[in-house]
Amino acid sequence: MNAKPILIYDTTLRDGSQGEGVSFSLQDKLNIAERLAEVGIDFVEGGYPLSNEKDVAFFQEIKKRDLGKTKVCSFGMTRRKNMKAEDDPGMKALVAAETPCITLVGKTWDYHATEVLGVTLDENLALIGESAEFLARNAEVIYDAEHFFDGFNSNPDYAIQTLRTAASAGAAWLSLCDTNGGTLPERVAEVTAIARKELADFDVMFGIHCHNDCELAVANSLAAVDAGATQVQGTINGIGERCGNVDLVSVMANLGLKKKGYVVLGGKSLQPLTQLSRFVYETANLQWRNSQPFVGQSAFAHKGGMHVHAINKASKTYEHIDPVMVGNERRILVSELSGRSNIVALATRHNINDDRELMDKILAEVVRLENQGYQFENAGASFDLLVKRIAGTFTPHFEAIKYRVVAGDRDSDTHAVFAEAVIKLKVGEKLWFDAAEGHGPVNALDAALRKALADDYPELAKMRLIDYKVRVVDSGAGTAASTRVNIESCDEQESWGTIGVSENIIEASWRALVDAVEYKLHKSEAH
Ligand SMILES: CC(=O)SCCNC(=O)CCNC(=O)[C@H](O)C(C)(C)COP(=O)(O)OP(=O)(O)OC[C@H]1O[C@@H](n2cnc3c(N)ncnc32)[C@H](O)[C@@H]1OP(=O)(O)O
Ligand SMILES: CC(=O)C(=O)O
Repeated sequence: MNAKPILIYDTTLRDGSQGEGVSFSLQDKLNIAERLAEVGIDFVEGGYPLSNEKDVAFFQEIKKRDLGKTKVCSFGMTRRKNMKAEDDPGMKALVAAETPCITLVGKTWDYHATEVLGVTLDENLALIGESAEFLARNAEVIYDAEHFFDGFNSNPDYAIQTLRTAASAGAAWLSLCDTNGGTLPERVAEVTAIARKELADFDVMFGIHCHNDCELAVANSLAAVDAGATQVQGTINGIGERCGNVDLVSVMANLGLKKKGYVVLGGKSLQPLTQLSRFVYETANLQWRNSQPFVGQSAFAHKGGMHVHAINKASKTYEHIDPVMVGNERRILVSELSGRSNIVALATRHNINDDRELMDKILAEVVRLENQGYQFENAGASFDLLVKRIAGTFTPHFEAIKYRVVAGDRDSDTHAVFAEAVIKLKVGEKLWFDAAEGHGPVNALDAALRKALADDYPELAKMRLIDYKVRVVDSGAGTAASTRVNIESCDEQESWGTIGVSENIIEASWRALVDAVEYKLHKSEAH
């Protein structure tokens, strides 16, 4: 039997931008739309042209770009009461957007129509019918039945009547919305099946649009698909109003890789999903959700020693799919919960033999340091240096003799606050003594260290510090709280993480900084 195509309708640029903290620029929207089209998303809802100038400009710009088979949709509500469709500014804005598809949202719930819109139930049907009929002259109309499931619970005959009205007026799609995200999967399946049956005499297709207020949006969308919906509306990473929309990444991965009998993106590879997810987070200036299924950084990260032991022999013992299928990767983490297997998996990447005694020593050192507040999960470079030190293959490029930092000096003329660092170190037989200023103590230390090493190691000019994080940790030792500093550095090829822990924040920073520089120098030597 041929797999049934399920079309993916992305509303990241409209419903996604209704999420708290999300605001896309025009360029962001254009970039995301193009990226969605590259991946093969079937519909991209670009915005609400009645709402703001940016959305109007989006539709003008996107017309000039080739999005292949992806259809762009503009979104708007039914005409205002007491106004003809052709005179309504919202209707006019939708037509002016000149998109191949127009998504029209209308009220399904009798209570909402009378209490909020202040119209009779018949007037609401007229809003829906006249708006859909007017828009269908210009484009393929997707009718979003707002609050469909709540409306059906309140007055099933009326809810079905709203759908019939939209379909009679020429809507090509009826998308059933769980607007408040409060419906359970079995009810979504039941009501979707009833709606399809009731509309069987219309040549119309069904979609589903779920919100995630009960953390059920993926389950609800899949339930609707099983009940006959052939379009799923949602957003990348599930961003959107309140708790968000359904995460289309999970929907696509589940339909494409898990559920039998369905195909998404016309059968194209799902490998771009991880990069797509990260691209949208970055563009929205949001933190990645590490534990996000399929595409999160931790989705295939293994920490427990017993897990890593098994994974090394048979990956499916702790992975439900091969991470490559969605463009993600397996990560092995080291921590106090590690066994030898974690250490072997990571240490042997660097031509270190799987020597039992050595691995046990490394593991014991990791456990000891984690007890002091170290955490190597985000400090792979410090872990690699630790392995080399224990294996006896570490040759330091410099020896730090002492450093001193004066933080918080204020320039009497400009009133700018700055820090000054003085360091003394040995490179080979040469003794260096250097000072530098910075915006803060770590910046000053970094500048002084580079100044002292610049002649001997010009490759450091290509290295940058890109992130600096501080956390107070309660070590297990029962002593005073320690400070953990994580530094992320990069050069033209890659980024790497280092760590330092001390009761003193400057010392913790210095240790992380020294590891960052040593890692870069070892790396340069190896190439
Ligand atoms: C479920 C959803 O996500 S639907 C999409 C929700 N998204 C948004 O609201 C974001 C974009 N919205 C906007 O930019 C603005 O709200 C606008 C431009 C649409 C409207 O702005 P305003 O005219 O200032 O109205 P406001 O937002 O305060 O209220 C909504 C108005 O639309 C009316 N309305 C709401 N839904 C509908 C509908 N389906 N059909 C007709 N009228 C509707 C309301 O009755 C209210 O009109 P009233 O002030 O005459 O009572
Ligand atoms: C249309 C829409 O965004 C909703 O009902 O949630």
